[in-house]
Amino acid sequence: MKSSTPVKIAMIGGGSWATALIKILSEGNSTIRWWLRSKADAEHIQKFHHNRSYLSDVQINPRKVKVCTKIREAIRDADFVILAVPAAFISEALTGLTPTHFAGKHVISAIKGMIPTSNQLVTDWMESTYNVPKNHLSCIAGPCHAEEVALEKQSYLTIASTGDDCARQVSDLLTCRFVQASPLNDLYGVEYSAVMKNIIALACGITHGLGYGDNFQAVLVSNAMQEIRRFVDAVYPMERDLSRSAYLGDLLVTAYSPFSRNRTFGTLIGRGYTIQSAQTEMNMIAEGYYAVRSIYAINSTYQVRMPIVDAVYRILYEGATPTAEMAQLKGKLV
Ligand SMILES: NC(=O)C1=CN([C@@H]2O[C@H](COP(=O)(O)OP(=O)(O)OC[C@H]3O[C@@H](n4cnc5c(N)ncnc54)[C@H](OP(=O)(O)O)[C@@H]3O)[C@@H](O)[C@H]2O)C=CC1
Ligand SMILES: O=C(CO)COP(=O)(O)O
Repeated sequence: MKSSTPVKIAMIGGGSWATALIKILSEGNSTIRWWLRSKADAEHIQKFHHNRSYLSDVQINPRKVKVCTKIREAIRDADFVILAVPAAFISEALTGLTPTHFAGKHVISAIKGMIPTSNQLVTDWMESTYNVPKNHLSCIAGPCHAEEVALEKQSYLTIASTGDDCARQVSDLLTCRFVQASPLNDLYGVEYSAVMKNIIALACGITHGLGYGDNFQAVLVSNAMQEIRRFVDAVYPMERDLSRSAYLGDLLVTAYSPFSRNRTFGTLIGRGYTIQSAQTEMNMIAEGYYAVRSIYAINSTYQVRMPIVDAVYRILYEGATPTAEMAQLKGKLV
């Protein structure tokens, strides 16, 4: 049974996913301090009760949600801190905070990216930088686009942690009329898989932009699943069922959905946009762009065979042409 005392939550981030999570949490018995870096966006939300920059149709309930631009103020009284800033910018967002500020709090990563300066998963980085203990860390995963949450389309989330208690509490917070959240005890496997699927979605976008069809993409995604399996099994071996929605489901939605930032970014690259022009064209962040560099670097230790990740890396960081890389990749898929 859910508690009648409101749970105090700090939401860190002002993008689409933070906005969608605010909508989900506002369905339940939570009070939320919402931190945004943009003062103008925060003021707009306070005045007009919607985020003008992302998912602007979502109504923000002012009785449950208070916005602020001071990070200390946002997390001060929170029981749960949800991180929803792209991984490349989370360190900047938390500037001024120390381990003391996180003492006793649960930290939930809603981020599907890697810390680029240390090639760490976000929960690993929170543990090593802010001393958040493992049993207070979890991540939000699963096939779930913010845009569909805004439309209240039935969605599913998986809350992964190393211990059952933490994941169960967070699942309760995020289950509502149109979202069902379930716990899972594979924090690192789920986090790595969520990062990898963004890179694969980039590859799908690139091939789509080049004119490859659905037949090719189906083979690409099937091979990608094997690539993800080899990598997570090498980096964090444990018994896991990769056909669950936290892994396969998230790969499928990101690889195929027109809402996907990563697929969209890849499509622009496949069509011949430069990286800079593709980034300018999109108002949103494709995590796979940053993550592929980290995964490529980590794999220099593990030496797992990952032809799709390697191809995306060479296109984005070594100036290889999409046409030549995908022509080579063709021969490596089965
Ligand atoms: N969108 C989705 O459906 C889902 C997203 N996620 C994950 O959520 C995380 C957040 O992504 P999402 O909400 O989609 O992001 P969006 O692409 O919607 O928005 C970008 C966010 O990044 C911020 N940002 C951009 N540049 C900088 C910068 N230089 N420094 C600091 N902040 C910056 C923006 O702030 P500003 O507006 O001030 O520029 C904005 O908050 C990602 O890890 C993503 O993988 C996970 C599941 C679903
Ligand atoms: O993780 C997501 C859906 O589950 C969002 O993926 P994109 O960032 O590619 O839109």
